[in-house]
Amino acid sequence: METPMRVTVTGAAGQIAYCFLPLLLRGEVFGSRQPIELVLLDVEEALSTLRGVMMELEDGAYPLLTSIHYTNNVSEAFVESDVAVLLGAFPRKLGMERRDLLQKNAVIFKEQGEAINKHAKRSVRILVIGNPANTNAAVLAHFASDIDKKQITALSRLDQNRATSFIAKKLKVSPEDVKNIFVWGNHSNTQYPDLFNGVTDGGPLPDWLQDETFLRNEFIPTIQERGAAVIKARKLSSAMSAAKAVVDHLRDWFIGTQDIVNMIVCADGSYGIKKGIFFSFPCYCYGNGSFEIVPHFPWTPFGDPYIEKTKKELNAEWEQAFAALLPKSSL
Ligand SMILES: NC(=O)c1ccc[n+]([C@@H]2O[C@H](COP(=O)([O-])OP(=O)(O)OC[C@H]3O[C@@H](n4cnc5c(N)ncnc54)[C@H](O)[C@@H]3O)[C@@H](O)[C@H]2O)c1
Ligand SMILES: O=C(O)CC[C@H](O)C(=O)O
Repeated sequence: METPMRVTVTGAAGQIAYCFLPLLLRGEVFGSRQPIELVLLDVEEALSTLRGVMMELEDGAYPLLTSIHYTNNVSEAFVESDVAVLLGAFPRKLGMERRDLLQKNAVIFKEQGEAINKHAKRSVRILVIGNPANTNAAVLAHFASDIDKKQITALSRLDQNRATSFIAKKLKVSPEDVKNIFVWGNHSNTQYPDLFNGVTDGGPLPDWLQDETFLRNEFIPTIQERGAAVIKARKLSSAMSAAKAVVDHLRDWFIGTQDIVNMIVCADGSYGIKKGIFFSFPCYCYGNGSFEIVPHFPWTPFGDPYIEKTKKELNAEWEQAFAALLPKSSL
């Protein structure tokens, strides 16, 4: 057996955590030989639920679980973390403006960024899931200033999985036979699901899938609005599919993959996206928590207005989130 890996999960009393933790402890992320020291963080009001989650994890008798600790203390939660899975976020409440949501969460991710900076291992790898995920990751990256930005990612794999599955269903093939469908930009309804680089059976997708009416009226809005459609149907936001996407993201980032996968990462200036903005890009994952933005997928003129819109939204989110945190002169 390997040395245990210390994994901190925030929002651990919530519904994604409830789906994700059993998958993690079954070895689906880091493999069946990787023991795990689990640290669960949630807010004070959720501590009783968290204790229940801990009891259930103990009762699962998972051989990979070497220890488990739960807390509502942010500093304590990140001590010596190897991996931080950040699910906890302030939910949007009735009557709340998006700006309020951004600013509430900015405060949470500032605090967590500072705690990670102070207490986590220097090699820590961080995955932000809590919404608004891109901007939360940007805030965290700013305040975890000693941690390399390439160690911080956010989740857009759910969007890629949704888009891939949608096309596979149209083609009546397995999702594993459809590659290179990407979702660019924000994890919001301005995201740009793009199938122009898609392949199946080693060749391009059939022309009928590239028909503009189909793209504008069916493919793009279905993927952009899928999260809202799940909420409408379930009266709760997606959790099972989100947990599966968290597993896919972390496994590919740590173990590596031949596929090109979507991750929200800090823009390095490529594709004309402003440095520092967290944007969903297609990435190569080489294993051990290393990745590279794939540089060579041209956007078609069809995609340009979509990219502009999601870029604009992310720039505005960045300004709104940081307005509450930084002096005006540094924005
Ligand atoms: N990026 C994606 O693809 C994606 C997909 C689905 C859901 N999400 C987001 O993931 C987040 C979690 O979803 P969920 O369904 O598990 O939500 P949930 O409401 O069931 O659980 C969230 C948990 O976070 C906790 N929390 C709130 N503030 C916290 C803080 N400051 N520190 C620690 N914990 C805190 C809450 O108490 C709650 O237990 C939400 O923000 C949701 O919108 C993102
Ligand atoms: O709040 C939403 O509209 C989306 C929730 C979640 O991020 C998802 O993609 O399922």
